[in-house]
Amino acid sequence: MEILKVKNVYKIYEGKVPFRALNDINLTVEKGDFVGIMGPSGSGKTTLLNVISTIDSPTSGEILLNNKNPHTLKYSKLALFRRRELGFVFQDFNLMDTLTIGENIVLPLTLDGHKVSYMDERLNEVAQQLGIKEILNKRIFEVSGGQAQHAAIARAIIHSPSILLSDEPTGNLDSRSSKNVMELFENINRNNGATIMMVTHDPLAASYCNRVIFIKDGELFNEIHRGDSREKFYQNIIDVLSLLGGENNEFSAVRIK
Ligand SMILES: Nc1ncnc2c1ncn2[C@@H]1O[C@H](COP(=O)(O)OP(=O)(O)OP(=O)(O)O)[C@@H](O)[C@H]1O
Repeated sequence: MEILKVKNVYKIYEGKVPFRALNDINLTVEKGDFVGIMGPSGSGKTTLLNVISTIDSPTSGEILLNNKNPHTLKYSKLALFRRRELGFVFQDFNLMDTLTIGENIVLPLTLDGHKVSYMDERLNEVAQQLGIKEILNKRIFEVSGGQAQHAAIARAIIHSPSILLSDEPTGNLDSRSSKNVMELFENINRNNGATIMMVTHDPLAASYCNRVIFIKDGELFNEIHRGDSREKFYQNIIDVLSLLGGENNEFSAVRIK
């Protein structure tokens, strides 16, 4: 089943010199897919994620989520659509420091006016699965970055969204926490059937995806699929990144000498 369809999408940022950030992007994401988006800095990854998540709108073309185009919805309906159909995980966690971790996690359900008993039940299930039961009463400043990101992922999946969108989820984490977070994504993809789209610079993080789409200068460049071996996939990702090039400091470890 198709969850997401991006059809002939263009994004032009107007300005003194208009800039074409997305140039005829076409892609489809099936239910249960786990897709990585990679590309050099400025290639349009965040722009793509933003037009899919309805934070921004495309200049032309169509985005369909479950066969509906959210960009045609009025503001109030759009807010509801976002809240019910989408889950977000950001680099800087975006958790509220005035709430406990548990209160943060149930926020999407609170906003939808669910019964307290149902919210408690879901919180318990999700916290159990993510191994964060012992931090539910803590606040953000009392937990590690890795734990905060686990809480952010719990919040993003508690309402079982159609698609989980994530921009650099491991960007602020050390390598061990990054690995834990990617194993968690892999786990919710495989065991809960969650559909995930993730932008990342990190080839190791990307190697947990089922496929990786590369973009360059706002255009699709290549797409590769994970086979049986994550290690092999990691190597393939690095090979494509070296073909892509990028800025001098970017992908420095993986450039062809
Ligand atoms: N609001 C804006 N107005 C004008 N240009 C913009 C705007 N937002 C992004 N751009 C430009 O569009 C291009 C794509 O930006 P985008 O943030 O999507 O790239 P990215 O691949 O996510 O980069 P990074 O990896 O550095 O985050 C860049 O050249 C950027 O300067």
